[in-house]
Amino acid sequence: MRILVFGAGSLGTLVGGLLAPVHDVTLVARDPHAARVSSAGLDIVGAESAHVSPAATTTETGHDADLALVTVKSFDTAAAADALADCDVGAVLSLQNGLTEETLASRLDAPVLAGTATYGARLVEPGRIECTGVGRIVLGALDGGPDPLAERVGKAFRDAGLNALVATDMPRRRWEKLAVNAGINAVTALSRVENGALAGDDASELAHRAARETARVARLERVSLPNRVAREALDRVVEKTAANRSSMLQDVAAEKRTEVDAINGAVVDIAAEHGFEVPTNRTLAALLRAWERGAGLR
Ligand SMILES: NC(=O)c1ccc[n+]([C@@H]2O[C@H](COP(=O)([O-])OP(=O)(O)OC[C@H]3O[C@@H](n4cnc5c(N)ncnc54)[C@H](O)[C@@H]3O)[C@@H](O)[C@H]2O)c1
Ligand SMILES: CC(C)(CO)[C@@H](O)C(=O)[O-]
Repeated sequence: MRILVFGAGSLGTLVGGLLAPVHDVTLVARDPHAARVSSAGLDIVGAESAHVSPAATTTETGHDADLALVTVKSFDTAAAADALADCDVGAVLSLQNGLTEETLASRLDAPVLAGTATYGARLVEPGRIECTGVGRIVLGALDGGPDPLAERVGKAFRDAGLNALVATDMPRRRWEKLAVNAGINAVTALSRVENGALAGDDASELAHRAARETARVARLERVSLPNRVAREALDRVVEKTAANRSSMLQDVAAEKRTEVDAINGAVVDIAAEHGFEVPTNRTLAALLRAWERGAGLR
């Protein structure tokens, strides 16, 4: 399969690198990373290890591919979609956090698949990617149901040894993940604590409230996600990732823009379309955006 990875930073470089031995992979990245991969190949270290040689370029438009993986941060999704609109791609799959698929689908003719990724990746230096945890990629039709295209992509991933599952209930999975991220990411980023600190105190109640509000908005969107299921999903992730610093806490610590708009901000926006108020998500989003503005990031 010809696979274009649009936005090869941490996650995109890892997934593209793991696919490269079996597929024709092109990383769309920024220099010096793109130049280093082009000239000397890519070292994958950590929980996976390999030396691979995908193509790498800073050119964003004019590519032909069977599949485009979108792995830019959520706030770069619209720009990525505009560049992909000038490529000839058979399908698009987002592996991003937050609700980004709608942005892609509204700007692209190619079919857009939904995906989630729990692999951990860290760009150590140009041309060197660390796999910090072997997770799983789950993908499927954006609106749910069986999808032959998703099956082909899932098989292509598994052929390269990736842990990939094709699911027919992506709407529920996306909203459950959104509920987990709305609770854990925002609260840990604002209080500067590891995920495990959310077990059983005031902060955990705040995270639960954000997750329950998200589940309520999911139901307004006709996605079946009971409050209890969202809260239990959040508790499970807190327990399993107790020692982790969430991606949003890492962004705040590094003074980088966060993905709040596609997480808590998306919950607020979609709730408003239904005339519904989500005060906890609204407060969390306002605080994070205020921090970003203060840090000159938006
Ligand atoms: N890193 C992880 O372990 C991980 C795990 C699961 C999900 N995610 C999600 O995956 C997404 C990407 O995360 P990440 O950690 O890889 O972020 P990242 O910042 O490391 O990578 C994004 C890359 O996209 C590049 N980019 C943006 N616009 C571009 C353009 N027009 N042309 C070329 N390159 C462009 C940036 O330069 C950057 O290198 C996020 O939504 C994140 O939440 C990450
Ligand atoms: C699951 C998660 C909250 C674990 O830290 C992760 O999605 C993150 O950090 O964004």
